[in-house]
Amino acid sequence: MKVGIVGAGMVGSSAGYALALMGIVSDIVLVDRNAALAIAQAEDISHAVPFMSATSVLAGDYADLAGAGVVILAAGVSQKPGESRLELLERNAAVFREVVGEVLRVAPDAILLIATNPVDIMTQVATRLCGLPPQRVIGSGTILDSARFRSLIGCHLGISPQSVHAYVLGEHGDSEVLGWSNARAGSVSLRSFAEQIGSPLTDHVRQSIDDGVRNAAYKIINGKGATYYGIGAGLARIVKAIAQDQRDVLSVSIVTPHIVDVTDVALSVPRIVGAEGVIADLIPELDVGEYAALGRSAALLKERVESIAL
Ligand SMILES: NC(=O)C1=CN([C@@H]2O[C@H](COP(=O)(O)OP(=O)(O)OC[C@H]3O[C@@H](n4cnc5c(N)ncnc54)[C@H](O)[C@@H]3O)[C@@H](O)[C@H]2O)C=CC1
Ligand SMILES: CC(=O)C(=O)O
Repeated sequence: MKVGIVGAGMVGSSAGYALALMGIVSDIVLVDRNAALAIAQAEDISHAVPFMSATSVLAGDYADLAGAGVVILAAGVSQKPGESRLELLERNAAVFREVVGEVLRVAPDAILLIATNPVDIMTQVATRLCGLPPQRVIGSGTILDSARFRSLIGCHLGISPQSVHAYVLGEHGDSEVLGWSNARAGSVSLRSFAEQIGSPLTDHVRQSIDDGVRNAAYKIINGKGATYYGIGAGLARIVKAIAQDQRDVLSVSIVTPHIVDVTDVALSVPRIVGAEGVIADLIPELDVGEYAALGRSAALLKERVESIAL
């Protein structure tokens, strides 16, 4: 499969790097309005390829995306220290007005994979602009937040994050909802496992994990200006599910007809992802507080998306 990446900055190049190391696609094409940057990133990534795979990594223009199975959209501005994801909306919607049509013109059959923030609203903007079915316009959503959640829980319990089954729901942003009530360690409920090993999930532990997940991006951006390795791997993971028709359960964002009391809003819940994009949703059972918080997150996103004229 050929994968296009529009936006060859930190996020786009990290996704390209992760994909090249994984060796799961045949071709990667990097496109950026800064052509010299795309050329330099492609050349640098291609020098990692001989160690790990045989993926072709090139820079190109939109015409070179023809035949792509997936096109990742990572173009646009990113947060400065202290800035929220939602504050990027107007500027990145303008970028998408330019980019989405160009991609569709040459790669009408591609699945669009959105990374640009605020990713849920950008997913809904892209869906409106391209007219593809929502199942084929997928935002990375909370895949990164769920990875952060699993990682911190795994650390607390002393187990691999891959053995932690836990999802962050709703917005990829400040209103996100950590799904504590249905999280599991292996096949055991998190609460039960934590008590069995003598490391209970006290309010203090939960608060510290919540802060570590919800505020990870702010902390990393304060320290090094941007986040990119985590999302790069997350995007590659979604591409793998599509390229290999894996039918993995991943928390990703698509326009969802109905969630709590809100209609037609893009946000994340666990969904089955395969060759056709999103195949089905797996709405988890939530406790009363989580359900109400998911409703608030959905309402906030809906209000913001309605403020954007296309
Ligand atoms: N979904 C997620 O979990 C995450 C999303 N992000 C978001 O990803 C986006 C990219 O972040 P970075 O790569 O760090 O930024 P960056 O500034 O390093 O790269 C953005 C690239 O987009 C290009 N670009 C801008 N307008 C363009 C256009 N009209 N056509 C083609 N290329 C264009 C720029 O030339 C630049 O190379 C941001 O919106 C950021 O907030 C960042 C981290 C995680
Ligand atoms: C920047 C961003 O969205 C993140 O790292 O979560």
